[in-house]
Amino acid sequence: MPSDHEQSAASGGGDRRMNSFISVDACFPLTLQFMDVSYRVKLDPTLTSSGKGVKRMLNSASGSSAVPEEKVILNGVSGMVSPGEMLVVLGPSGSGKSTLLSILAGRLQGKHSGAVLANGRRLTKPVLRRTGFVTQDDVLYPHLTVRETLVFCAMLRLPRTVAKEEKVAAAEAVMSELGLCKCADTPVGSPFVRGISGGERKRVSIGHEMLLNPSLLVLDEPTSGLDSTAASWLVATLSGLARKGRTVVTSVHQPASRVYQMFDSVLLLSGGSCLYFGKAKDAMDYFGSVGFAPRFHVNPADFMLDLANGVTQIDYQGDAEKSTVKQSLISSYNRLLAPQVKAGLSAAVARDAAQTGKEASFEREKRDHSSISWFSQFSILLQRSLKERRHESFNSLRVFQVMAAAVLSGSMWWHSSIHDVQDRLGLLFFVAIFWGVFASFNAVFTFPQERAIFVKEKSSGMYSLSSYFMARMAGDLPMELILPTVFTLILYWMAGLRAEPAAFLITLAVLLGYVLVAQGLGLVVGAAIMDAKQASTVVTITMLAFLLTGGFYVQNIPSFLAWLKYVSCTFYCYRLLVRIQYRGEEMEYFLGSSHQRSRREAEGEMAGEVSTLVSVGALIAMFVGYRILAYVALRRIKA
Ligand SMILES: Nc1ncnc2c1ncn2[C@@H]1O[C@H](COP(=O)(O)OP(=O)(O)OP(=O)(O)O)[C@@H](O)[C@H]1O
Repeated sequence: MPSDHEQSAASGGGDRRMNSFISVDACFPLTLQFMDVSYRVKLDPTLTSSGKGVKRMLNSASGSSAVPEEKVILNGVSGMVSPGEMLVVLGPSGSGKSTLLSILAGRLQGKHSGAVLANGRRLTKPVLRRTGFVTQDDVLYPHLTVRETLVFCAMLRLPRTVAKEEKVAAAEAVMSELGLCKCADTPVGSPFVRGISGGERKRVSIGHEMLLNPSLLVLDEPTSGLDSTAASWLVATLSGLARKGRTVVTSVHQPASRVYQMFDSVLLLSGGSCLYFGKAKDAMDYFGSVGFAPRFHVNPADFMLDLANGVTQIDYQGDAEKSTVKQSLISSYNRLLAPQVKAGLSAAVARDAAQTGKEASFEREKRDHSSISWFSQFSILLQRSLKERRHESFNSLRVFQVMAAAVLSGSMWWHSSIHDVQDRLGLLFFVAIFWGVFASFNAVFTFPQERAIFVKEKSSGMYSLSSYFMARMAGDLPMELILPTVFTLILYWMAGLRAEPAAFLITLAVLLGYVLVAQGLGLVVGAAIMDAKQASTVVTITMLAFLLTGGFYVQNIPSFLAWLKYVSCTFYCYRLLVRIQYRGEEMEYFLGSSHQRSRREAEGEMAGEVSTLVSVGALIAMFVGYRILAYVALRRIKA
């Protein structure tokens, strides 16, 4: 056990702070009952590799309707876990552990059959709010420190009735409780970002849920990737949480003997069917009683996993033999244990349903638990977003990229003459290309990168979509506005563009508006596709189409493609930039400039197609429209 945890336990400091938090927000006892839980998924026949699937694929190609195959992932699983107890779900890979845990945590409501009850009643919103679910993958912001992660979480998750100082104290208490003080100011990290260790990261994920002061804590493989010492310390921590009155359900891939001893009850799964549910200490006796006693002393968990795989001996066993073992264990369970389990469950459900006190405590909680205001959510999310992206927004490579482009183009067009119309138009179009691609390409990653965190936080009701969306928009503004401003400051004067402060400021305003529109395009494509790679391809092709129809390369676009320019933000931006440079007497240079164009064509190009007002209006409409579309696209994302 890490020393800071020992120290905090010895001094009682962590507990004291934790107690003050708990006194603010007490943990209600919750008995979790689940009866005959089954879960099936329909398989897409075109994706199955079996001969039947291929045949169906061919059928569907030839127009005949394909009946989707069904896969049984859980088959009539029942059990119960009470406050103060820790239930472990064991089973080989693919046996349905994660699916069962998601169902128990209320994440697959309406998609399974059977009943999942809390204190004899169906899972209600207040109960779900008091359910912490730690998923297999740690879904955390890699660049935030441990302290920042937990403090922001406390700010967002704890009700508005809790003062800010108490929220910070709650985060500190959770860190102390979970032995995270020594790495409090280290970034959380990820496989690509250096940070805290895997075990510490797992504890941060648990801390994230602990801040809710959950009555029910569900954890999917919290020890995966940890060494045996770290794993046993983590399970000891969970056991400590259970002893304080919480109900803990966890899956563990392969617990060591000493870890197994810490569990109160076990549920063993094999291919979605239950092989054992009962006290952990009675499991070996049960398997012995149905003819599967180990021949020598073994870790009970290893022995049970072998049985769940149909393996009973060291020598090779064929698939048929394994299947016979599994079938025998399933029928023994259905014959001997299932009736007892169900009888116990029915009695407990009837008893709990008759008591109104427990339910009332959650209902009272519903009234007490008012989420923080929209504006508080927005401002906390904004602060978090700025902190998470501080490394990215002004990273040296990005700043260098922009400065280098400004200096290089400034040198290329050094003090360009207003008379060299083609040169100057080239420069203005280059500016539009550079910022169109740069802004849309950067924005395309925004939502796909955050998908996992967003889905997790949204499904746990931490904040509203609109506050997240607005905070994300506002968080990007500094980078979106400062870099183009610096770029324009360098390039405008180096290239000798119209030397009037008003012209400079209007050019800057047009460029900033255009950057925000291009950013909106990236956001909407990213939010609609939610896959960074595919979305970046789509946005590149879209920008390419916009650039080609932007009005610089081709003046006379074939009529069937002409409409494209009216949806191209580059078209309007370029038009406005040209208009700023060529007006008044300079207009004559523009109109008389081209050898290829007649004066009439040039006039049409300058003024006839769209007026300044229309261009500005179109950019504003796109600015708003793209953001509305991105918001709508995010709304449809489900957990
Ligand atoms: N939507 C789905 N479509 C098809 N199969 C699915 C779907 N969801 C889960 N499965 C399958 O259901 C089975 C159980 O999955 P689950 O993730 O619950 O297993 P697990 O015991 O947690 O495995 P592991 O220990 O490897 O995480 C697996 O074979 C998985 O491939």
